[in-house]
Parts: sequence; structure tokens; C-alpha cells
Amino acid sequence: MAMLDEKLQDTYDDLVRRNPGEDEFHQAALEVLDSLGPVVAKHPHYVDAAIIPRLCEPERQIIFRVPWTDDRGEVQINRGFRVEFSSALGPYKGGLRFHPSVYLGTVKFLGFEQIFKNSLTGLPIGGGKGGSDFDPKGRSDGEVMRFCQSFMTELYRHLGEHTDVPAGDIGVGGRELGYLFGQYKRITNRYESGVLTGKGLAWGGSQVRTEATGYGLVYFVDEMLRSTDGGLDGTRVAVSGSGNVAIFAIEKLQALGAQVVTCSDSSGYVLDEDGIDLDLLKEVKLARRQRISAYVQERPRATLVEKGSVWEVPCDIALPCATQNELNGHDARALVANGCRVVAEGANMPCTPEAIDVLGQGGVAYAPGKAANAGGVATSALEMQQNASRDSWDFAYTQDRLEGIMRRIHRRCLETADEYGQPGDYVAGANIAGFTQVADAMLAMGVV
Ligand SMILES: NC(=O)C1=CN([C@@H]2O[C@H](COP(=O)(O)OP(=O)(O)OC[C@H]3O[C@@H](n4cnc5c(N)ncnc54)[C@H](O)[C@@H]3O)[C@@H](O)[C@H]2O)C=CC1
Ligand SMILES: O=C(O)CCC(=O)C(=O)O
Repeated sequence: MAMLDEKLQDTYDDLVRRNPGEDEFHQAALEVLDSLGPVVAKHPHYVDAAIIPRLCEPERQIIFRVPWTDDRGEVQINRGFRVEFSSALGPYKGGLRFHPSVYLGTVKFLGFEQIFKNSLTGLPIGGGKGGSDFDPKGRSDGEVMRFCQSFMTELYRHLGEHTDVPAGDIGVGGRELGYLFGQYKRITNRYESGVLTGKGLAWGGSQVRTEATGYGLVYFVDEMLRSTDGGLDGTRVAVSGSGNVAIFAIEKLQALGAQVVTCSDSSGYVLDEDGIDLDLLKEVKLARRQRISAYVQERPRATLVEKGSVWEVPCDIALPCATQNELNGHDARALVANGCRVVAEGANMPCTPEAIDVLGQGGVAYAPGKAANAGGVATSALEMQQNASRDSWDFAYTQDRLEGIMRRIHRRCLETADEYGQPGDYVAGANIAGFTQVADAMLAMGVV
């Protein structure tokens, strides 16, 4: 990363001082500030109006107790969070993460990223994120339901289709969203479809939302390849993760002729030289909620590597789709040495700053998550549109809309990178394009 100019450095120092110990938030903020030097040089009025320090301070942060009773009758206590970062472009929008590692710094880094991602979609959504340190793994449906009901019993007062609209993220899928929506409806006595996205198709959900982040990622990668000389057909791809994003990225990759040879969870990675068997992966992960080792038991030619990094596997394209900081400098060096040409982030901030530098120096095209994984939240915004008009679109139409949005985000990144003298730099393009739209809206609205 380059040296920050003086004003941006002051903003960053202040952010670190005001948010001690929140390393991921510092990392996410530094990555954006690092891109903004040419923007503040060209538009000093952003500095005069303190747009950047204002964006670094969430509009509202909510932290609450979530008490619930487990199947043995014991009372459990978790902590709930919602960070409402920016409503300059629309209602706060962003997922909920249920994972034992969640703390305020996780939610803030995700919420901060979400501001620029949502802006890049070109749709009217602000940025926010939430979650809890609750671990759904190994919990019964009844326990998950009681936790979700308690979580919503506090959070509901901050939500609304015009105010704040959560969705899923790690550990929050259709089951959890159902319980959350049920409790919201019960407490408020309102069938307010637009208050959550990622809903089931029978009760206000949108076609393609389940697939959208993974499919959108693949459309973005397809554009990256087309803007050089190739396409996905015949490429060899390494994917990490085996959740919502990974599974539907694999599905679209296979449909477009790529050979996907890996997937992973926190217990290790699978190498399947015959290509990942998607039906089996869905059965193991979505239906049975098992560890990835169950895949290998039923697929004898595949191997499970428990100690090691999925990024050791030679590939043309690497798609980190699990979690933050899962691809470090060492992994990036292995990818470069093995001839990888493209890294695109399905997860949020999966590459460390060192990894991003190594990829850049190694000539690997690198797309940050705020651009490459924006298809999920974009389709959430399409779900909100359908809810607002009491309509329901078919799969093909919704998928076309998603594809168009991803191809436009790609173009916007490259055009903005060109405009600011950094051709081909997706990080600069995404950060600057995402930022300027929010900044202009904030300028128009005065000091609020
Ligand atoms: N669901 C969505 O629409 C969107 C999700 N994302 C991001 O994509 C990533 C994955 O989210 P989802 O697929 O929705 O979650 P999920 O809960 O469906 O799946 C997460 C997957 O990552 C794996 N994982 C978690 N920690 C890991 C670790 N330390 N090492 C290896 N594997 C690990 C889990 O085993 C699981 O397979 C997250 O970074 C999330 O923030 C980004 C945009 C939208
Ligand atoms: O669909 C949404 O609102 C949230 C998606 C999300 O959490 C993300 O983009 O990281």
C-alpha cells in the first residue's frame, strides 16, 4: 500500500484511536482510504465537508443481550450487534452473521465494506451489518428458533423496510431468516415483507437470491477474463468454503465449462480432480449440515487435506468464498508460483493486505469482494423492489437483472480506475466509484 496523504492519515489514526482492538475494521478502512488520495486531490470539497471522517463513524451502533433457553433447559446468553453505518443512499442494508468469532470489530468491518459495495450496485441501499457470537453449529432447530426469536425481540425496533433491512451471511440462511421474520411479524403485527431479504419463495422471497452471490461472482470473473482474452470454459478453478457463496459459485462455474477441483470448511479442504460433485456437496452441506469429510467418504477418489492451504492447489482462477483473511501472503506466493491468473473475492476481505500486494506484483488480476460479491446484496435490493410492488419475478428475468448489474459493476470499476490514472486496478476502481456516489449524496444532504 502507498503512503496516505496527511489528511487521510489523520483520519485513519483517529479511527484506530476511537475503535481500539478492532483490527479487521482498521484493515477494511485502510484499504479504502489508501485509494482515496487522487479523489481528495481532485475534489477538495469532500475534505472541507469532512465526508471521509463522517463515513468512518457509523450513524448508529446497537449492542444487546440475547438470552435464550437451550434444549436442556439452561439459560444461554449471547451478544447481538447491528451497526447502521450509512443511510446516504437508502435504508441500511447488509447481512447478519452468527458465528462464535463475531465481535464489534467484525460487524464494523463488514458494515463499512457494505457502504461501498451497495453503492456500486447502483441501487438505492445504504450500508449496515449485524450478527451475534451465537454458534448455530450443533444446535437443534428448536434452539436456533429460540435464539432467533430472542435476537429479533430486541432488534425489531430498529428495523423497517424504509429503515434497516437485514439478510443472511455466515451462519444465517433460510432457516434462520424464517424464524427472524416470523418473530418480527408476530411482535409488530405487520406483514412487512421488505424488512428482511433472503426470504423463502413462498413468503416474499426472490428467485435467484439464494444463488446470487455465487452466480454474480462468476459473472464478474467472466467479465475479467473477457476484458483480457479468454473465457471460463476449460479453466481450472480453486474455490474455498462450502456454504451459500461457494456452492452457487461452483454451480455457475460448472455451467460455464470450468473445472472446479476444491472446496473447504474450517476442518480442511477437499481436492477432487474429477471435479466437485455438486449434488453430493449440496446434500452434505445444505441438507445434512455435515462436515466436509462426509463428502470424501462418499467420493473415494477425492482427498481431504486437513492440514494445509487450499491455495497450494495449482489453478488458473482462485475464488476465496469462506471468510476474512483466509488467503495470506504465503498463499498468494503459492498461487503466483503455480500460474494463477485471477483471484476474485466471494467472501468479504478474504485476502490479507500482504496477499493483495503479492498478487499485484505477480501480475495476477485481483477483484475485491465489494465489487465481485455484490450480486447477493444487489438481488436483495431486487427482492425489496418486488416486495414494494407486491410482485414476483421469474427466475430467468431475475437472473438477467443480476447478470446485467454485475457486468455494469465491472465496467464501472474499470472506467473509474482509468479516470483516476490507475488502469486495470479493480481495488482503486471499486473504492473510488463506491465512495464518490455516497460522498455526493452526503454533500447534497448537508451536515447530518
Ligand atoms: N451470503 C451472501 O449473500 C454473501 C456472503 N458474503 C460473504 O461470503 C462468505 C461466506 O458466506 P456464506 O457462504 O454466506 O456463509 P455460509 O455460512 O453459508 O458458509 C460459510 C462457509 O465458509 C466456511 N468457513 C468459515 N470459516 C472458515 C474457515 N476459517 N476456514 C475454512 N472455511 C471456513 C464454512 O465452513 C462454510 O462452508 C463470508 O465472508 C460472507 O461475508 C458476501 C456477500 C454476500
Ligand atoms: O443481501 C444482503 O442484504 C446482504 C449481503 C451481505 O451481507 C453482503 O453483501 O456481504
